[in-house]
Amino acid sequence: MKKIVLLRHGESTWNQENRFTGWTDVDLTPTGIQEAQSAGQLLREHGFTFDIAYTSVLKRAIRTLWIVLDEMDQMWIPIEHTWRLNERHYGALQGLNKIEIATQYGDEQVLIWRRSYDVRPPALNIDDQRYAGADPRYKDLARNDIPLTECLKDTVTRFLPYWNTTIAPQIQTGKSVIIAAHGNSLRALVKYLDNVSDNDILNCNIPTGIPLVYELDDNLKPIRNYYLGNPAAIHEAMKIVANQGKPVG
Ligand SMILES: O=C(O)[C@@H](CO)OP(=O)(O)O
Repeated sequence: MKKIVLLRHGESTWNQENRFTGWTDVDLTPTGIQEAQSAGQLLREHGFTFDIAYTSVLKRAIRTLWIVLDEMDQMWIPIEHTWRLNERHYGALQGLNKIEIATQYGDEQVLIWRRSYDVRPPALNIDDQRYAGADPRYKDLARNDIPLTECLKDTVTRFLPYWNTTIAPQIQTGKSVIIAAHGNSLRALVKYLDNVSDNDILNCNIPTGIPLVYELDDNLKPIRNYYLGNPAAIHEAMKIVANQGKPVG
């Protein structure tokens, strides 16, 4: 049996401000730092060790991983960064407040933009300053790979080649792997691993900073998965993510 750990970054400044984030490179809040520390402590207490780590090129995931590995005294392991683990690109919604957008367009439309499988949010214009084309971290990408917007299906399409060619072979050779990434890039992986239907993925909300363990058979088919930590707190954390697009009260 093989075990991998998926970890969404701790709370970011734009999670706190309730803004659509996507490829915007915002950092962790003090709460996010604490969440990452707790995740590292939990992993250590449960006896996890890792041979290799994968993360995105966005600092909220990278810093979460550093903090976790620091707590585990495993900062020395190799870390591979890939844009393919970046958050799903939120197009022209990036930077906007989720409640304001819900007030303007309605809860249902926001739920579709946030959680549907194949509906893209409105696209950026190529001359928009939020477009990632001029960012040096993406200089080796083909122009077509730099998104103007993405639905979850697009995120699955750009992530899966990396899973198949890079991460899965490492797991197959017996390496113990942690993937520190984002709410929607991890939903892409969960959808693939568990073969979740396009409809059911709508209800999948991954909380910040809580390790999600997958036990896999030799063909990397999931046997079971579970979050580490207190079940009531985990349930509450998922509800917070689900309700981010809804007006309070
Ligand atoms: O804004 C984002 O990029 C994501 C993750 O923070 O949000 P949501 O949960 O709305 O998909």
